[in-house]
Amino acid sequence: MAARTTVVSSPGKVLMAGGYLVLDPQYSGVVVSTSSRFYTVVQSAVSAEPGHQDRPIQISVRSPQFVNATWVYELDVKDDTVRVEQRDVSGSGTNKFVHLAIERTLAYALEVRRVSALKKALSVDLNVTILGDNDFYSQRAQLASRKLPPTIASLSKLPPFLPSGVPVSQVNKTGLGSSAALITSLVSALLLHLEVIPSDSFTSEQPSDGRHIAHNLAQYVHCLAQGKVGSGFDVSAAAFGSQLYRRFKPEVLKGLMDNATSAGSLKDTISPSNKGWDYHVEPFQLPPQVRMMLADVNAGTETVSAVQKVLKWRKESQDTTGRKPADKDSAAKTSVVATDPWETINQHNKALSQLLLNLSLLAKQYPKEYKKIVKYISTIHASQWMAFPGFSAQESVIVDTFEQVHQAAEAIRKHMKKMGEDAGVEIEPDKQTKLLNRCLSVAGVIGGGVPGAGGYDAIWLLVIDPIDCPPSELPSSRVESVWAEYTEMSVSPLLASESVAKGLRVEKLEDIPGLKDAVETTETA
Ligand SMILES: Nc1ncnc2c1ncn2[C@@H]1O[C@H](COP(=O)(O)OP(=O)(O)O)[C@@H](O)[C@H]1O
Ligand SMILES: C[C@@](O)(CCOP(=O)(O)OP(=O)(O)O)CC(=O)O
Repeated sequence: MAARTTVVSSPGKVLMAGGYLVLDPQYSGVVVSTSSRFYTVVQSAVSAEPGHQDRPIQISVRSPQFVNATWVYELDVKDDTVRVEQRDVSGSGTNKFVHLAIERTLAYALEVRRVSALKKALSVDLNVTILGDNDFYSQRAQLASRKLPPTIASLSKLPPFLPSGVPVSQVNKTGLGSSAALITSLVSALLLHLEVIPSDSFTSEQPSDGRHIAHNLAQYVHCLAQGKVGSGFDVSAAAFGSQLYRRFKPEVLKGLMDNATSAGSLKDTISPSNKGWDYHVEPFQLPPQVRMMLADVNAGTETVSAVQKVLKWRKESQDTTGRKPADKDSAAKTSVVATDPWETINQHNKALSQLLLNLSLLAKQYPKEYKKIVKYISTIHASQWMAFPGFSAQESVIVDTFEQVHQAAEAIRKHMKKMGEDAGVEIEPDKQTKLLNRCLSVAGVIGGGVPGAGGYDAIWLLVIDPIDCPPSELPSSRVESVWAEYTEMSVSPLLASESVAKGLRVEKLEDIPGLKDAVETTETA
């Protein structure tokens, strides 16, 4: 008899626009979920081991991409409590993210299911395997050791789920949000496997109650593991896919964050009908024949201190602009900085997302004209797109919309860089400005920027990606050549494009190349 298996994947994220602003529930972030995913495979042991009554039921978690990455937890399920304790910390140490995901998911399960049902589901050991697509971790060393140049073609030649050769604490991350994708897939796979949410929770793209429960629980676990309540856009991307995200107010988690073990409160707090979960997820996706390209520039930035500095600067600049007038001189002060920089950035962020959505509509409405324009502008620098006098009315609207996307993306860069300079944070450092300007000089590049909090970590680009075009003539190929030849920083592409699937997805073990082998292999990285 085969082991009962549940496989759930969730995508990584890129915050294209809305960094810092998205910490405030007033403002949306433009979030693109990536084709690169995290996979959690949960398997029930075929039958209880002989003599298992003499020891507690175990959940063994393995991350075969890492050295010393097996964590074994012993369970003790009582009427109203579940204890999850790591058996031996001497070999692999602890993994707070994994431990909390298991502990809190089982605590939730116990509140939702009868104790007898949960005990039945946990009458045999569970084996859990966690795997992240190569993109989540820097593959520079792997490419170098195989004498492969850092190109997308080289990355696609690497075996899937490549072992990193180091413990998870030492791996170089690429910024796709490994911990959020990991927690969301792990929490969701356990919820499904233990039948806490319906088996079809992730089949419809319309968010079901099950998907909302998985999301809410993953947000909670991620906050606990990180020790803070961030904006949560990364967990939301992992659960729902590309979106315009407005955060929930942190108060919804206050009780649980202050007292994680207060019995009886988990189910009510996590419930989708809890009005405290006031996040907004508006569907979003990139237009057809527009491709997102990502590169890791491998120079790491400290997001936490950047956030603290930007929020301090915002508070101080609000105080001095007189947005909250305190005295009769406030009018004079207001004229010093007439507008709130966050409002200005927000206008451009909103324009960017709306224009991209408009392009999808135009592609549907005028497919022939859209295809023609895409082909045409793919060979021309953005500054020249509007120069051709012979467009039809529909073609003009399409080309004009592409041009406006370019303008909005450039305006966001300008204002974010300025905000960084004012706040003393390297949001778009000069070196990144130079690299982005070089990329934007390539024909067919629409726009680009620094994702999320910015800094030296990474860049994103949107490029025209015409169908029926020889690969060597694609804008993405030209961009890759620029990256390969760039000497001022080491630029390494990621394989990811936008995920077409909307967030959490149930998978078949056999359908994901390399997954079955990675799960079955017993040796570690
Ligand atoms: N493949 C993995 N297996 C197990 N745990 C992982 C894996 N990838 C990441 N993690 C967990 O996530 C933590 C990294 O979280 P964090 O520093 O917030 O990174 P990120 O910005 O990528 O989310 C690691 O220390 C580890 O606990
Ligand atoms: C500043 C932020 O708004 C965005 C940070 O986005 P990143 O993508 O830079 O995040 P990390 O995954 O933590 O590196 C903070 C937030 O929204 O929580």
